[in-house]
Amino acid sequence: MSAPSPSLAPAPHRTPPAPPVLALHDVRVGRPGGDDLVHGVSLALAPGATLGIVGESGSGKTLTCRAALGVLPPPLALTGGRVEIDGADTARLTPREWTALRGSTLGAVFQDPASYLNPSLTVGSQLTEVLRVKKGLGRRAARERATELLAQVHLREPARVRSQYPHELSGGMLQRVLIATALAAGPRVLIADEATTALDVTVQAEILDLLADLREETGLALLVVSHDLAVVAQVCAEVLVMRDGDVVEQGPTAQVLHHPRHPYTRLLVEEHEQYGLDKFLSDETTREDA
Ligand SMILES: Nc1ncnc2c1ncn2[C@@H]1O[C@H](COP(=O)(O)OP(=O)(O)OP(=O)(O)O)[C@@H](O)[C@H]1O
Repeated sequence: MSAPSPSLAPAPHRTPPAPPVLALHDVRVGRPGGDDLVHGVSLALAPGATLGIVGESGSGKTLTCRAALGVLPPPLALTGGRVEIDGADTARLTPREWTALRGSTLGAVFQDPASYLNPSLTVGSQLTEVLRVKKGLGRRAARERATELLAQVHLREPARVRSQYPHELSGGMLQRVLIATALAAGPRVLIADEATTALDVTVQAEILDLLADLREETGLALLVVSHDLAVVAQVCAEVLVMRDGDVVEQGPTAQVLHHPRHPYTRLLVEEHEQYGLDKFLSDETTREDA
């Protein structure tokens, strides 16, 4: 048999896709021995990727995030599938290794930022403490870094904000402080679970813009969870729709919005159509429609 003749055409130049930082493979969550509440979620987030999880209350969005973060509330546990960070199965890590890896890879922000801050300490002292513990910075370096982080989340007069108490800040400002705190350890994935739900519409849009900016500036991957399809559509190139613990649809956001296949997704889209969902699609999400 003769050897195949070598092709004269130059090999196509393709950049291989970046491997995912965070991947969930058929993740199931439940009470061991009981019925599952999340029935198999698979997703992957490469650096700079944006993925949204949308679904009504109780559909399993938060449990999916908690499974990714390794912080399921007992007695709930991973009953199947696996969570991988940089390709490594987190189930094989000791709790200590998992905590260290999570701290340097995953950051998270949730609804109701005020409840995550101590009302009797200034914002700066809380952020500085995180930097001292997680990054091992000295007092002065931590203070400087805290100011930088507050500026990075677009807070005006960051040095002044540092010396303020939580009750002196608005909801939007507090959420920016929480995002700065989540960024303190230098994560590569930020999980935002209903992080803008309690904010009014204008502030919500500003926080979503901030997340998009951070992604662009730092290559942070975003996992944005919301019951509101418009929130996810504004930031995420890909979307996963959940209902009753099942993933009913998953794909590029523009495709899911314009050609929903599952009746439940169609319902979500119709609920928003009167507001013109298209206006929420950023360049990033529209590009996926091509
Ligand atoms: N600690 C828990 N113990 C038992 N069941 C739970 C627990 N947390 C959540 N569940 C149940 O798991 C299901 C999924 O809840 P989950 O919080 O993930 O939903 P969600 O989509 O995030 O909703 P929401 O937007 O209201 O938070 C629900 O039926 C909920 O009642």
